[in-house]
Amino acid sequence: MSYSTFHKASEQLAGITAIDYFFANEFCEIADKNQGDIWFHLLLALSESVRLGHSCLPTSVLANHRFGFKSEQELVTHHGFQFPSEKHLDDLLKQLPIFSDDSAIIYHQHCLYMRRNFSFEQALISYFSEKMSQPSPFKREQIQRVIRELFPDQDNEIDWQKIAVANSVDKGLSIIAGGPGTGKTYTVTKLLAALISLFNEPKQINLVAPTGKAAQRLSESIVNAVKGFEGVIDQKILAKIPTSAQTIHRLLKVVPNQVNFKHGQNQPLQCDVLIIDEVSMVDLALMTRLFRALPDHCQVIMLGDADQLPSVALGSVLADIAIRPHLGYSKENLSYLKDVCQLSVAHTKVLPSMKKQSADHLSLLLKSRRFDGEGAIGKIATATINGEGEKSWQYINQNSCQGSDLYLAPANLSSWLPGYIQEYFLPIQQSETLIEAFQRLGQFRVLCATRVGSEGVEQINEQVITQLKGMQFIEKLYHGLPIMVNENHYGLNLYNGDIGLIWQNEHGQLMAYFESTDEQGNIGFRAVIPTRLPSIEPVYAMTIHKTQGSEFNHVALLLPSQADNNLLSRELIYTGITRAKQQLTLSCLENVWHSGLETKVKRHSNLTI
Ligand SMILES: Nc1ncnc2c1ncn2[C@@H]1O[C@H](COP(=O)(O)OP(=O)(O)OP(=O)(O)O)[C@@H](O)[C@H]1O
Repeated sequence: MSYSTFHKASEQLAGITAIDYFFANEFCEIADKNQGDIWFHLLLALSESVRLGHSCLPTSVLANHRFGFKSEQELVTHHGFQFPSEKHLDDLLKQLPIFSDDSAIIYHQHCLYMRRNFSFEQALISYFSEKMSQPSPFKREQIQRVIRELFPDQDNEIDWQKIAVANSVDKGLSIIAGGPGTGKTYTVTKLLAALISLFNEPKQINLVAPTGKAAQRLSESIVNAVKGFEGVIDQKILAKIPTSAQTIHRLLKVVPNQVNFKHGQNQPLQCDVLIIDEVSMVDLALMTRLFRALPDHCQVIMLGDADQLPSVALGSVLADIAIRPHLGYSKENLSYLKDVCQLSVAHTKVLPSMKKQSADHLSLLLKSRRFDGEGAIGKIATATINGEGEKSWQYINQNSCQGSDLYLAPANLSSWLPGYIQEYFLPIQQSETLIEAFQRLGQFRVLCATRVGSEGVEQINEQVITQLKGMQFIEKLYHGLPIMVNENHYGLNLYNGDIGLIWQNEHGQLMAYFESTDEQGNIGFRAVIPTRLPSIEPVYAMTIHKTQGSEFNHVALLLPSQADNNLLSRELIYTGITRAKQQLTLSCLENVWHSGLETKVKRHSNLTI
């Protein structure tokens, strides 16, 4: 082993933590003495990569790389460790006894894994493959009839929503991916109508999302979509579409103090069709546990935006399986789609096709219904995810106007934040009713990349409270304070990321209220005595990570002032921008914008469909 203490290791290697050092120490004995140094550093790098959310560590990433090297203003602060060639690493790893059944570390397809993550990945690949080989439960003529009923208009342009419904209705597993407002929920509601009219008997359909907020939004969107289809789709079918979504945790049923859920391989769920929304937020372990609990015949439809940030925990399930641009449909699938959608030759030509590789289970929705091609938010979101730094910065500068849909705010927060506090946050506490207060809370949010620092969540929340309540105010809770739950409390059915309001009840007592949706999709409130709450914090500002699955009319996106902040990425900025429905205020320096758009999040994994 190369270093006698963690302190000594951290003097040489930038970015490692004590946990990496102790992990490497624990497993370093496997290697022979001559190769011990390389092995020890491989273990450090593996631990670091898992901390960063990668499922595995490909040796190609480390080969010939100086791991942990850092210099500042041409002065070397950390010398790092030079890894040898890929062949050298491969030879070393092949001779180590790390393939045995009880080994904590695995070497597979030129990648190092921690066993737990390897097992999750392998299990999920096999669940996906089983579902993908499920035969269609319906006859082609039946599907053709239903598609014709649901999509009566013959358009000149290809209708990607129709393709998505036709492509998903006959498959055991399908993924419908698209950016914000591309009609994922609208499409899945039509898909549910198609399935219900195809099934001869009642079926158990479950709707899930990774967070309470995302589940609530899914319920609301399906209720709205169903209302919109009244008079267009048979009322008897519409009445059977479920509108109440729940969290994945709630569906699987949490067992207190255990990592596994009540439902799993031994106690599968009763479920014929499962819709999973906001899949980009679901991590590898949770996705595997969810699939493990599904009965063999269950049809699964996953929805999400693959360009958003990956899950907070390990993996990037959606980005791994929703490859863009589309890899192409197989000949058989193209012929099926042509048949059931009654496509013209011109339409068929537009469909992606591929002789060998096929992504038959994936449908991409490309046209945003929320952001038309001319709107500023849609334009910047597209440019961001394409990494067009210069073009987008020029566009932002030319189109910025205070009060319009796009405003590039000055770096000095005091020149714009107090106005927004007055306009959006003060009225929350002045609201007459709780409903009104929640509506106002949904109008606007400050989104930060970081928690700490002058552009971080903690600082902004403090600034808002000081302006609203005065410098001397020391009460932690007050009437109208928006709060976010920071840890799961299964007994209270509260989850990390849930948002509520502190509100005085009719007896003058301060309570915490959370929105809840009943079986019919109606929104109500449930009250919790503040002393029973798990850890909470004010939520005038929140991190972009935590805001996934939520949207606001107006978002103020606050990026850090340091361009080398390692949280910055185009996925982070894209996720922040697309939380805004109508108005975006951006506070960001030019070099930070460019640096963010140059960095693309890539999580290593071997997950495929
Ligand atoms: N084919 C369509 N015709 C008319 N309106 C549509 C169509 N598709 C979607 N919409 C409308 O566009 C809006 C966005 O659709 P929807 O909520 O389904 O998108 P989404 O992709 O689920 O959005 P989000 O990113 O918020 O999850 C909704 O108001 C919906 O009614």
